[in-house]
Amino acid sequence: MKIVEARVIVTCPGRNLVTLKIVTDEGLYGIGDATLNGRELAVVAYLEEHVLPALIGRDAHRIEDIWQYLYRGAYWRRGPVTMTAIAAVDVALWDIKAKAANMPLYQLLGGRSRERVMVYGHATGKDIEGCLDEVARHVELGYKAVRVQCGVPGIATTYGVAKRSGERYEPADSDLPAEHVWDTAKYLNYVPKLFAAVRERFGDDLHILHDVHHRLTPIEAGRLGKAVEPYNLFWLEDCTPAENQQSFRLIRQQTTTPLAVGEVFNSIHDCRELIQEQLIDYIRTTLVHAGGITHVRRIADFAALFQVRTGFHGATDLSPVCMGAALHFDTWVPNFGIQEHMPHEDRIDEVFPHAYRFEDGHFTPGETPGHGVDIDEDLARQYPYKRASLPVNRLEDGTLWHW
Ligand SMILES: O=C(O)[C@@H](O)[C@@H](O)[C@H](O)[C@H](O)CO
Ligand SMILES: [Mg+2]
Repeated sequence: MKIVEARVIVTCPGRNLVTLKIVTDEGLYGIGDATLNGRELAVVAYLEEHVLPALIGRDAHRIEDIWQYLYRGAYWRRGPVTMTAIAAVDVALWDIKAKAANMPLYQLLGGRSRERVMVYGHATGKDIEGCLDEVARHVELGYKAVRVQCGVPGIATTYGVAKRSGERYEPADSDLPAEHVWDTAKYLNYVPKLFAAVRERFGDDLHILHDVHHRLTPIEAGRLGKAVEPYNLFWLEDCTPAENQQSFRLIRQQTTTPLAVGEVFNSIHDCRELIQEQLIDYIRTTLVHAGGITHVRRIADFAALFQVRTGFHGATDLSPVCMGAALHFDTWVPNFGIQEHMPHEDRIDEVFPHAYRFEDGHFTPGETPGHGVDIDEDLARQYPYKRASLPVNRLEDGTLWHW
């Protein structure tokens, strides 16, 4: 089955999303997500100039060989742009293979390991009270796990908290990066009270998650982990930047709060020590940014040896194509932990018709052959690309900080 055409579709139905479509001589096609938030056109150029011309005429069934060709062949290994481009090709080819086999993708991966996939939703509020109302709304919607984030008194804007209550937050919210101000001391004094309030109102059964968004030093992360132990978090995410994997040793010595890391990783080498030394509990690296199913499967299998479970990134900048493929992966992977879920806007769901369904705090991927997500290209064309950037964070004295 030969690849006869491969093209990139950029659309902005509320936010930029990049999709790769690969067409074969048998009429089957597959699609992959190629969205790298805030850097979308870099991946488009990489695909169009360097990858797609080399795919034409290749056997669409040779997924592994094509992966190795793109990874080793580039000479310049790893990196988010390269690995997002490879992921788009890889997921599109798995989609084709599963369609050719007339099977939902999870069957091809090894079959079902669970009946349904638990997801966590996002509750955010300007303060603790506002956040509690949002947790209540999520519990009513059926969520069994909720990520809780609130604004901090004295800090004007906090990334990850919606501008208006009841709305979702948009990661890339302005043309050029918006500037936020950060104060670690205020955050560390306030945020443990949020978890105490959630436990008090919602009891022990609800899974509570929290994203620190890389803002703490390792010892501050240890302090926070220790402080929140009584509230039994499902996980504390990205508590410090993870380029230096060894820094997690220090955090681990201080706390038993489970740790999740990895949404910015793109390779198994980014998390090898974290996993091998059991410095984390959940690995968040997902299909679109880490070389697709072929590579993330290696990460998950490696993680399984050390009792590290998956907890894939699933913000709105990961398109429904990534979500669909991830849900098949989650249905199969033996060491599944949880899946992030931020609902897309209706306009996005219309551009990407999909088979996956939410019910009672869980998703099922559907039984459609392939990954079950398609793209309406005519509709996609109605929403042209619009530059959008992620914010930056500064300390009160102006020092550029992690966000
Ligand atoms: O855990 C998460 O979902 C966040 O960290 C995301 O909002 C992340 O910042 C964005 O996806 C970045 O594009
Ligand atoms: Mg995060």
